[in-house]
Amino acid sequence: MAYENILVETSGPVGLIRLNRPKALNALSDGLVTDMEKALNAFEDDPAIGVIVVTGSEKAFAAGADIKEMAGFGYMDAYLNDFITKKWGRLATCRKPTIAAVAGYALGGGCELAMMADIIIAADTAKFGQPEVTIGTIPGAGGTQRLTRAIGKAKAMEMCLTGRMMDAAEAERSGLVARVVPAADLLDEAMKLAERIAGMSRPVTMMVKECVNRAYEATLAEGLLFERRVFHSTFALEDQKEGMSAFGEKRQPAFKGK
Ligand SMILES: CC(C)(O)CC(=O)SCCNC(=O)CCNC(=O)[C@H](O)C(C)(C)COP(=O)(O)OP(=O)(O)OC[C@H]1O[C@@H](n2cnc3c(N)ncnc32)[C@H](O)[C@@H]1OP(=O)(O)O
Repeated sequence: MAYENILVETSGPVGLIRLNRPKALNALSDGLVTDMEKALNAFEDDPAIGVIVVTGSEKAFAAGADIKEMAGFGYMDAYLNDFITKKWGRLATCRKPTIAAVAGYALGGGCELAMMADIIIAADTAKFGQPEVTIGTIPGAGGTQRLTRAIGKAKAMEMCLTGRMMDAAEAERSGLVARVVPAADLLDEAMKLAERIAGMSRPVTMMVKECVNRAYEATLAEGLLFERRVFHSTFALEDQKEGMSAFGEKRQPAFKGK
């Protein structure tokens, strides 16, 4: 399927979405977000795909929501259309593991989109920020919540109140990104990581993701119980038998995804 605002490809078990509005620094217009939602739905439905990578360009992962598009919105446009949450959240609801490969600007909705992925890998050129306050609004796609959980209140508060950008090194120190790599290697590294995850048992990677995400939502006791129940359920998998047999036989496991 051809899209106007994104490029979509696959490489073995990895689905890749490249945001592609270069003249607007990948500003997240309604068209782009709609395209992304459709591509994510297609990858989620495709049994050949195990991991999804989202990336932008060298200059920008995404410079936020399309300011020109939303500048004239009234309260009712935003409220009645449930502006932001309706389509934007699709990356966060993917059941398959997701990776955001970020180079350049990841601002406002761009930063929020990256934080919806399970893992962020950053190029050394990456710049993260929530500059909404500088244009008279606030983050509306999870910035005040996910950034605070990722880097703590002090830094999140400072960034959201001032619009200050954080460079890649600070983002790594603060726990926002898993790893920083040279810009020229970003996509290769993200794809390698994706392939490594896609080589594991598919249901097990999905279970890991569910359990880690539960840590955000539940008390420790509830989270531990959830983890234990999911752990128990892995003993119903052929992949658990295969993984543990392979360990004993000193060979690589051949997971079947069941
Ligand atoms: C989702 C919510 C609810 O959380 C809300 C948001 O996301 S609000 C948006 C938050 N983002 C921003 O405020 C960043 C806006 N952009 C910038 O500050 C700058 O563009 C920059 C610092 C990222 C880069 O600056 P520079 O290199 O000087 O490039 P520009 O000439 O400014 O930009 C090139 C071109 O792209 C257009 N552009 C950039 N960002 C956006 C955007 N968010 N929406 C719409 N268009 C954007 C910019 O207008 C330029 O276009 P032209 O004027 O050349 O047609």
